[in-house]
Amino acid sequence: MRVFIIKANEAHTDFDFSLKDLPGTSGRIDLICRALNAAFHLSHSFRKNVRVYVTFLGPPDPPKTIRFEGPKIRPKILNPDEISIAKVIGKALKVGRNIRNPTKEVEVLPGIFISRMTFEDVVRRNVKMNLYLLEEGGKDISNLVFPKDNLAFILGDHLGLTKEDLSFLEGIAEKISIGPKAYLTSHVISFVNIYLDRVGIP
Ligand SMILES: C[S@@+](CC[C@H](N)C(=O)[O-])C[C@H]1O[C@@H](n2cnc3c(N)ncnc32)[C@H](O)[C@@H]1O
Repeated sequence: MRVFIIKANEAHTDFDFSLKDLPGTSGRIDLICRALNAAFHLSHSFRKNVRVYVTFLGPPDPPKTIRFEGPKIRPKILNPDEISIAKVIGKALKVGRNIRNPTKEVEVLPGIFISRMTFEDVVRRNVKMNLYLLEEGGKDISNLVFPKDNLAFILGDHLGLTKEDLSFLEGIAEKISIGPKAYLTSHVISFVNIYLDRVGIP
């Protein structure tokens, strides 16, 4: 299984945004939609071996985490376009309004779960995976020998990760880099997916 863990620093935690202006009204949920597209979509097919966690930390009611479980998602529900992905996120956030227990996860649609997990909760839940922190300046991905399974990659959004996040992840996740520049979250996910395909990791 390939896992992507994304921290969305400002992404709204309720469906209070406009689908007509995602970048301007949602705390950059447009970026999250593109990241999900990159994580799951192939030309005319869907990556069933991928799981994505996105932790939403914007207003009005943080935190919320949505887990997208590739093996269970019906590809028709998670279309490649941003607006239909944003609608799925909105639906999940609406269900999340009623969750009080921080450890409870509710299945909104097949393979799509919402909870009140924090970013740290998500990382702790994945400590048994081989955890990698995608960061500019990390070890070059092409110099790594990846294990054959259970890979989890942590990424930031347009704001990146904070100093506190980085110190929390020290010793938990190996810092790796895909290249010498700061790339978009969705591009980094595409690169990692294609790189793992090329080196034969399922
Ligand atoms: C747009 S970048 C964040 C830029 C942000 N202003 C910063 O300085 O961290 C989004 C995310 O993509 C990942 N990323 C960007 N460039 C990368 C690189 N060269 N190697 C690995 N990951 C990268 C990181 O996880 C980063 O948090």
